[in-house]
Amino acid sequence: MSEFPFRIVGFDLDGTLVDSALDLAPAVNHALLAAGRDAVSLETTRSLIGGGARRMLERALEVTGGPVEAPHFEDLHAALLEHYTANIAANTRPYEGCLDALDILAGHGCQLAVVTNKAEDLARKLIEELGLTSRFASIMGGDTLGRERAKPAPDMIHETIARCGGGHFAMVGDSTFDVKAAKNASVPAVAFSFGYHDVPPEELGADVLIHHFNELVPALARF
Ligand SMILES: O=C(O)COP(=O)(O)O
Ligand SMILES: [Mg+2]
Repeated sequence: MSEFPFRIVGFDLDGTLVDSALDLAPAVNHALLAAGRDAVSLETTRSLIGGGARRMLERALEVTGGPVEAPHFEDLHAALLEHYTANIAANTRPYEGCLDALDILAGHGCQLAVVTNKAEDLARKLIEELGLTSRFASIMGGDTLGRERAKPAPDMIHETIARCGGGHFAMVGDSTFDVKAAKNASVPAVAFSFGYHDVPPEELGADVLIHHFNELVPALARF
């Protein structure tokens, strides 16, 4: 068997490793209710995920009547995070085939990493509650290097590669944040069509678009 083309595989978290919309949506609606706004649908929430909780709330407010003043926003953000932290793994689960694919990649000698725009403490809490912590050599969140260096900036990818000791890296994600970060870091991007999209999946510009976790390892092996 020829050598696997990647030594490190970086995964986005929300909409890629795990389907977290069922826990994010009630947290968003909890904050919207506190703002006196209407709730948004699960589908709307899915389209707002990808840039971190702060951006998700900003966009939820935009689509329900417009922005609020800064101090009020901070209160709503805190309310969202409090609700989400308390319910972080209530309904969130890895996507079908995810754990098998991670096992196979580990069997190929790949180091696995999480590169998410979620705050690092929330990402670690969720990954721990799902029993996945030991699978990852590195977990970086959107605030780990500072928000201005979160995806789509290439910095988290560069830092993940460094933390994993260097080597060929592929980014696996679901949104423009992931694909742009990969392009900015000059690494290949694989996108999942089932995740949370701010644009139609075909327009993400990923090197490969796949539709199920069982397509991931073959897709990576073809690079
Ligand atoms: O929390 C978010 O909005 C983004 O998280 P992700 O980068 O894992 O998709
Ligand atoms: Mg995502």
